[in-house]
Amino acid sequence: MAVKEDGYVDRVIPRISLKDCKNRRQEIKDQLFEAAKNSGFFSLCDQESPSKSDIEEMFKLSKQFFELPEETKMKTPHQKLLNTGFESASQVRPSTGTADQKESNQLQYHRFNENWPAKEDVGEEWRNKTKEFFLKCHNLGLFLMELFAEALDYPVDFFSKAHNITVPTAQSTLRLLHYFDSTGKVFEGNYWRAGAHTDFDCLTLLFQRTGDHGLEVCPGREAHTDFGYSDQWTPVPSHTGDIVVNIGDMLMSWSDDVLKSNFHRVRLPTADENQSDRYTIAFFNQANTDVIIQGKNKKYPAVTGKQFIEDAMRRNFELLKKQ
Ligand SMILES: O=C(O)CCC(=O)C(=O)O
Ligand SMILES: [Fe+2]
Repeated sequence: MAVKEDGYVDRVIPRISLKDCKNRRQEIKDQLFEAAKNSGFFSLCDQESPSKSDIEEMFKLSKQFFELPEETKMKTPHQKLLNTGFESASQVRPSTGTADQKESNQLQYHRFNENWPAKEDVGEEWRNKTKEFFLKCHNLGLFLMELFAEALDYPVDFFSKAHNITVPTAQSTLRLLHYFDSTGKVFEGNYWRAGAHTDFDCLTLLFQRTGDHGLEVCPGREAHTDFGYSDQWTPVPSHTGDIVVNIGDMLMSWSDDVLKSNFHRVRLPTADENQSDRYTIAFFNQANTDVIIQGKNKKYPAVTGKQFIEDAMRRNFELLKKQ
């Protein structure tokens, strides 16, 4: 694979249309399975829901939240083990050892009355519309997981039934992300908007805005237990309305490493690029804490959804300690 002068590798990030998805189930399934086995990163377009206007609206709501005073945002602070709440310039990836240049808020459906921004701070409409957007992402995630289950010869609901967002054991998360404006700033050291990492979940849906570049992927990971960074990175295009999908470690393990969870990162823009704010929205489909995760070939020991996430966090933490 040829590395270009700028250090990047040209790879096609498959773009799969979901148009008329009920009548094109087999065709879409084949395309998704190929993309998930080979690169684990692809984008979706023409989906009915969430529609482009739903996505544009969610970006407006997200911006509205991040424009609130710091102390208001901090009313629901991040709780690491629960994967919920607001944090700012605090997530450190083992690949960098420095804090990501971003703020984010992670929301879970069943914590609507517990750890979401309050009505008096964001308004009732913000809360209800964000909740609706959550549901739309969840439903699309279930549809994709059904197709993956069929492609892998599991019962159709094998993965999807493990994602129940309404009960206290739920782990799926909507993450609003805001990468800071870096115009004129000089960073000394290894700083990133988001350092290289894989996602812990089953399936991530990522919404980007046209022109907000910086996301890069590094395919080629063989086992979900490997760190293995390489320098063969490929930029992922950004289009408002499209959905970038990547397989996470949980589904890689659960498919006995057939579907690939790959490293990705978001770099800081250079001085001759657009250095203004970058907004993205990620939806992490993550199996409930009490679900047993093990593929049919039993490549890895059976673990619960809770244990899986804790093990992944511990591996990250141990790697950080070694630095
Ligand atoms: O914002 C992005 O483009 C990527 C975000 C991401 O990878 C994550 O939050 O896990
Ligand atoms: Fe990620």
